[in-house]
Amino acid sequence: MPAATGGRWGRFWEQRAQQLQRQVQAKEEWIVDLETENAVLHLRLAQALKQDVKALHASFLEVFRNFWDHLQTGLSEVAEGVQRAQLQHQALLSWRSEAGHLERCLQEADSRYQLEKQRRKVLHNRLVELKGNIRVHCRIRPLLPFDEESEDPASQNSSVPAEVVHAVDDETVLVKCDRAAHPPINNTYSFERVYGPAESQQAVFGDVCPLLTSLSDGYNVCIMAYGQTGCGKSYTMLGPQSPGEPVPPWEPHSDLGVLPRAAGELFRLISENPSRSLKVDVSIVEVYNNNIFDLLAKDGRTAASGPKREVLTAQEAKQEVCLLTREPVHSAAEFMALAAGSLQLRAELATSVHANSSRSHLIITATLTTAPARGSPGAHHPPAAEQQANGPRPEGSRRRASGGRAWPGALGAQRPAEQVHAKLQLVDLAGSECVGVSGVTGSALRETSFINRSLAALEDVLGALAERRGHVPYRNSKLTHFLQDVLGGDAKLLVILCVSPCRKHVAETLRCLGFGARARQVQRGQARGGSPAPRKPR
Ligand SMILES: Nc1ncnc2c1ncn2[C@@H]1O[C@H](COP(=O)(O)OP(=O)(O)OP(=O)(O)O)[C@@H](O)[C@H]1O
Repeated sequence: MPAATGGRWGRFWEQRAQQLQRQVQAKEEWIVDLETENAVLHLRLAQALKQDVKALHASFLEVFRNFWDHLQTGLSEVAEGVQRAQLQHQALLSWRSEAGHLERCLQEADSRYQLEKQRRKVLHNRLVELKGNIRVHCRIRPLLPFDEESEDPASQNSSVPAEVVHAVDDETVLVKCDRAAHPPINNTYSFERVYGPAESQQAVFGDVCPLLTSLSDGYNVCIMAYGQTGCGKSYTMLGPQSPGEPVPPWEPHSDLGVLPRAAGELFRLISENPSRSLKVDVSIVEVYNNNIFDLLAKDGRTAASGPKREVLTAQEAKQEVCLLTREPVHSAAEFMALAAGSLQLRAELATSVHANSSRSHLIITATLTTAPARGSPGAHHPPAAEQQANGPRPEGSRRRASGGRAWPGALGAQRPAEQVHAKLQLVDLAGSECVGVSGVTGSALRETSFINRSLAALEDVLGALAERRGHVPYRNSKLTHFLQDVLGGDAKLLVILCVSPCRKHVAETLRCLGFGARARQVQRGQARGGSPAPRKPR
């Protein structure tokens, strides 16, 4: 409103309006400033945000790139791995098929090898038979607790192997041993068959059994266990025997020795051929201190020994122990009962090598005869008085518990002469013994001396036979004299060498293997048997 018209109030309101206008103007200017400032701030904020996003984006890109690179590397590694695995799988498949092929080739080669070996064995056996060679098998017994107990402290060094005798294969034995102050031993020996420590009684008998078949064809057969004391001869021939056990355990079990198995086989063979009506008589003797004792004639109720027997010269310079008790048996069980009774009477002694050392050579003979001709003359058996005149056996050994059976009708009985078809002899020799090791004294030392001398005589006989000397010293010992028919005659003879694997016994083992090697050189001409011509009564 114009001031002229308003007076004082007009001027007031005019001034007031101007004042307010100025204020409004100032506020508007502030607003403009603030808007400008805000715009600047917006701009700055936008710039700052833009920079952050850029940095974020850049770092994200960086991380992503790294991840991508790793992913690519990983993927290519996986691809390579898969490729390698595929190649390996293919190689594996081809190796597998190659291995299968080689396995089949090996099986074929092995069966060809076994076949050739079998053929070779048959041919070798034929050759052995033609030449009359002695068959020699070797059995290495396992290391047993008493070997360690008796091991001398000097050699108880754990770095020195305790076993020094090894079966390289089923025909070769290796003795390998280093001894202080002695040249090292590295000897191999070949035999018809070698059994390692893990081989069973069944395996041993598996090779004996074919020989027994020859009995049906009229061949005489002898199986003899040879070796040092405690090396497993009685185990092999008779089976395991517990000390103090009154009767050896003949009941069927996997550890049965050659004797019970052979008895079973003998009667099986006889039953297979009933038309021949073969009968079996058994005699059992021990050669103790160079005397022959008839174990079937012994009075079981006393500790006295059985009657002594002599080896007599019969016609054709054949040697035969006459006057032996021959007990007829009709089954393997009867045979074993007879053997069990006699075995209780065999001399034995505890030595520091072996708790049940046999002190005598045991010879069990089963004679197969055909039915006696009617009206044939009786065979001579010793009268009881003659047996008693021989007197008791020398002192020295502890006898196994008495209780052996007296066999009714065994002595002095008149038996009709029969025709001998074949003879089976099972010989469990006493063990050679190194006196220093076995620690025996007194009468036991005398026994040892007799045992060692008789085994030396056996070695001399085989040496003479191998060299075909004119004179064979059978008579140097009752053992060789008794076995003359078997050693130099027409029997099929199998010697089973029994050896300990221990380094402590290596000297005896070498002696035993040397004996076997010499025995193999003996050629006695073809064994007789299977002949339609009847044999002369023995
Ligand atoms: N192959 C084997 N497996 C297990 N034990 C065995 C074996 N050979 C022998 N033995 C054990 O070794 C010990 C001695 O064996 P064994 O009685 O047969 O000897 P030995 O040669 O007959 O001795 P000795 O000539 O002194 O009578 C026995 O306890 C026997 O059971």
